[in-house]
Amino acid sequence: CLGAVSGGSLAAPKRGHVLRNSYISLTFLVFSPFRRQDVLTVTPWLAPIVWEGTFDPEILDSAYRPLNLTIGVTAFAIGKYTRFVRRFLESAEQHFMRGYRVNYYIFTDSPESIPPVQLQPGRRLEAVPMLRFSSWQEISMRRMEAINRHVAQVSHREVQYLFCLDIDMEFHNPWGPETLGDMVAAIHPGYFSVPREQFPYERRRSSAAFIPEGEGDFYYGGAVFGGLVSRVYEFTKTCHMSILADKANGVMAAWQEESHLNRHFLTHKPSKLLSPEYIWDDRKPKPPEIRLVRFSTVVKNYKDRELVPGIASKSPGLTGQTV
Ligand SMILES: CC(=O)N[C@H]1[C@@H](OP(=O)(O)OP(=O)(O)OC[C@H]2O[C@@H](n3ccc(=O)[nH]c3=O)[C@H](O)[C@@H]2O)O[C@H](CO)[C@H](O)[C@@H]1O
Ligand SMILES: [Mn+2]
Repeated sequence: CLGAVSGGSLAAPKRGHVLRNSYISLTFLVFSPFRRQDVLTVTPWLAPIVWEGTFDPEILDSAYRPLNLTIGVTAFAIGKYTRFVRRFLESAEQHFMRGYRVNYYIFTDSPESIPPVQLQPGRRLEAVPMLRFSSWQEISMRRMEAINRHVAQVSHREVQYLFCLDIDMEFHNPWGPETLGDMVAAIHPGYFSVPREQFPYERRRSSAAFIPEGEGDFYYGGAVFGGLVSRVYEFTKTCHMSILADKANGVMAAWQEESHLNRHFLTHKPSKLLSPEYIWDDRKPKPPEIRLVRFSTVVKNYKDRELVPGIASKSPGLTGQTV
């Protein structure tokens, strides 16, 4: 979803408060250089939230390099969205899992239009042919089904971890092994500092993505999720089934598969969260908590999307959001 403008909460306790009250906390602050005091760095279920300054890239590299992992990436380029592929791939070659083996799976209705981007050794690009659905909502939602099928048929043999990303995005800074985890979700840049009553969850009971008022941990973005390939398989299967259940009832969730993703993560907590550094939107003012934008939305013309005649709005289920 498009999201609101961020301010700054997810507030951690003030440093002075910690210092006054506990000698142990003081020792920890002195000897733990990789701590952020201004943001939440762990969820109530003890999953880390990855922010710049919370990890040591060298230590992580020394732990993950010897594993000789291959990391998969899925991204969809249907219709006019093929224009985003070059920038996505070129910036990924600069910043995404540098020094690791990477397989890019670009799902597209026109494999011939995928540009021949120069890849570093150990990195591969595969165009996955795909039908073109008539509306952008359908294109967006059908990603769950397509990823699920592709994992079963191909990628479970080729990669250990898989990230599923929007293509209208660009890498600006390193994205490394700090992002690897069993099931990884990203906090939507529009809602990291917003009270949860304002999260744009699906609020209609008739949808399988329904989340009642007073529930929910974070609002996650649909543009970034990933994890162990087996976990991504299970996750995409459940989301696709939930989308089909809505379809059978003639319902479409407020933010399509993003709503179903949020519903799923309510009962199946992700094991790691990425901060909005990993799913930023350059149209938003950058608050001080965002120290390093790593992956961000390319400004696009929404007219490029496949529109169903008569549906002009980004979000049929909600009001007040712009296209
Ligand atoms: C930042 C973020 O969380 N983005 C989410 C958001 O809007 P977005 O505005 O980011 O959605 P979007 O237009 O980028 O569509 C999602 C993705 O579907 C693909 N695509 C879409 C249309 C098309 O004509 N051709 C095509 O290939 C493409 O890979 C694109 O990146 O809400 C969507 C559902 O409403 C998805 O959950 C997006 O992941
Ligand atoms: Mn997008």
